Amino acid sequence: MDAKDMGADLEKILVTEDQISARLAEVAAEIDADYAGRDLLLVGVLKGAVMVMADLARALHHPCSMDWMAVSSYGAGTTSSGVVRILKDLETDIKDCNVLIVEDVIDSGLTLSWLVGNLRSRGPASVEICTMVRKPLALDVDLNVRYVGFDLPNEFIVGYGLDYAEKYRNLPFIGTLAEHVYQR
Ligand SMILES: O=P(O)(O)OC[C@H]1O[C@H](OP(=O)(O)OP(=O)(O)O)[C@H](O)[C@@H]1O
Ligand SMILES: Nc1nc2[nH]cnc2c(=O)[nH]1
Repeated sequence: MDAKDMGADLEKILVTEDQISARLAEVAAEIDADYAGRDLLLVGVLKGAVMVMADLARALHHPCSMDWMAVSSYGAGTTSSGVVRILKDLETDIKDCNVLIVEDVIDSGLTLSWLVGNLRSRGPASVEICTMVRKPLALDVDLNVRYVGFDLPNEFIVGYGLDYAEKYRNLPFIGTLAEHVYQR
């Protein structure tokens, strides 16, 4: 799916496919260096992190394991409820593991604040966060995000894993939707 397939739904592209892959290569190089000589478990947060997890894992030279969690903090709309539920838990016992949470977006920061606390309570050696996008509100919460792809303005974004009403996840870029899409 690309911009022309979206017809009138797209308002603008904020991050292109080329920008995403160039930035992921930089982030992967940092992770390779930081975790040299240590085990690494990537924990992708479903569903939005599928794209970044797949591309990041392939850009890494460091051997790593992968596992997935699904949590729910958003309803059908575009704002975080702050109440987080585990929909799918890890299959891995993370005691003494170096865990790197991989996310598509940190917006209010509520989901990740909760998730970091939850994973820390399981006795890992370390827990760090890698997100493709961080929004300004996340800077107000007490969340140390070690790897950030892009700091973007406070707009609702879609593409590269990010959905609106389960659509647009398969766009290879990150963009915003035209106003009329929200009024359907
Ligand atoms: O910083 P916050 O305001 O808490 O928002 C971030 C969360 O929202 C998105 O997930 P979403 O609930 O949309 O689920 P999805 O990944 O399945 O689309 C994203 O993947 C984070 O988990
Ligand atoms: N699709 C999408 N999901 C989000 N979850 C938190 N912020 C966002 C956003 O901007 N877009």
